[in-house]
Amino acid sequence: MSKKLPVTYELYDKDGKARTGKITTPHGEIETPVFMPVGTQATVKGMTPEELEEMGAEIILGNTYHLYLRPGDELVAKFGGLHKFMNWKKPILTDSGGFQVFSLGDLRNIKEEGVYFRSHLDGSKHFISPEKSINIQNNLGSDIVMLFDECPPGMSSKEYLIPSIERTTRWAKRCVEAHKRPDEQGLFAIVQGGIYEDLRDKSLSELSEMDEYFSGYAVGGLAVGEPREDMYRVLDYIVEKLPEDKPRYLMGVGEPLDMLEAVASGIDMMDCVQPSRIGRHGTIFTKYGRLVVKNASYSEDTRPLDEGCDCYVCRNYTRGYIRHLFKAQEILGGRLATYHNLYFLLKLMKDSRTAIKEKRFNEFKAEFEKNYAMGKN
Ligand SMILES: CNc1nc2c(CCNCc3ccccc3)c3nc(N)[nH]c(=O)c3cc2[nH]1
Ligand SMILES: [Zn+2]
Repeated sequence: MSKKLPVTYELYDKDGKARTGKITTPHGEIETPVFMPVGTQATVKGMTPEELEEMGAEIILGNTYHLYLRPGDELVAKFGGLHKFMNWKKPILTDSGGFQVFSLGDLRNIKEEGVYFRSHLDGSKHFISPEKSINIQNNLGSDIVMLFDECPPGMSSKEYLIPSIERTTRWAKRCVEAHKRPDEQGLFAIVQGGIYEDLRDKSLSELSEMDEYFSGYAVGGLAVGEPREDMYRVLDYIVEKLPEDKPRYLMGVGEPLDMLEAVASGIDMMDCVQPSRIGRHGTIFTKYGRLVVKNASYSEDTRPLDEGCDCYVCRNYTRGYIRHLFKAQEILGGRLATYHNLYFLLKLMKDSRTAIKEKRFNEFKAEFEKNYAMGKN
């Protein structure tokens, strides 16, 4: 009899491969498909938990690598875990830190036992292993814990990928062994394999040996420099092979068009730093494509950022005012842009759920792509 997992999935409707459903976690339920705002250092930059709830965010991401380095996972545990520390009462997913070590830290080297690296903060030497990553995530108390994996660069060769996949599978076994709170924190596997279907099969079949321990499956190793069409091809191949009764998470994808492709292939969860990162620099998602609000052409523009948006920002402020805030380097500028960008992606997922329920997702996706490509702002 397999143990009851702390994170479960219920399928609602299907429209082709696209699907809607509900994820149940110890900190509440999540309607899918869902976009997950990223909160790297125990905050979704510039947003309060109340604003995140108001805009419709259901789950946010935390980061093992960053929180281990600062303020320290043991310290966060002393505050009762990440939920209490940052006053976020809904679900939290934490990434395992491997990806951030490769992309942020000054990578020393990857060994069987784990990864030696230098902190991007002060250059101090550190070591993170599967056991260490799980231990940190147990201290943070997230609802969803990611396996410690290696995410190879997008165009890695098969010669590099095959041993990497096999090590990541050995690391997965060590993560399962090290997990101290399997009935409170759900473990998600991460499928690797680059842009090769046969290697995706290899990774999935090795991880499936441990299926009873996994509450969900992530597709890793994408959105790391490979051509867009390769990402779509691999997604369309592997997603439908993941268990139908568990959540499917595509890591690191948050461009509107890519999100709709992912939903079309059967993905339930996505995350991306982009909306807040580009928002803080004045790039705005709109129905008709991206808009750079600092451009002089918007100085007397009395329209909202996005005429098709009903968010708090678009109901109360104009392009001209937000442009002024950026030009004056006022903090409120980045905050309003971030709020709108996050809302835009959350609403895109909400509208996708409705379209799938009404069996018109393909038409919805085509309509969005047509408008987004117009670039008229
Ligand atoms: C942008 N493209 C991309 N991102 C990827 C990530 C990180 C996902 N974002 C997590 C995060 C959490 C908190 C704060 C910031 C980020 C991956 N993570 C893991 N563990 N494995 C991957 O293969 C992998 C592949 C990715 N591709
Ligand atoms: Zn808006």
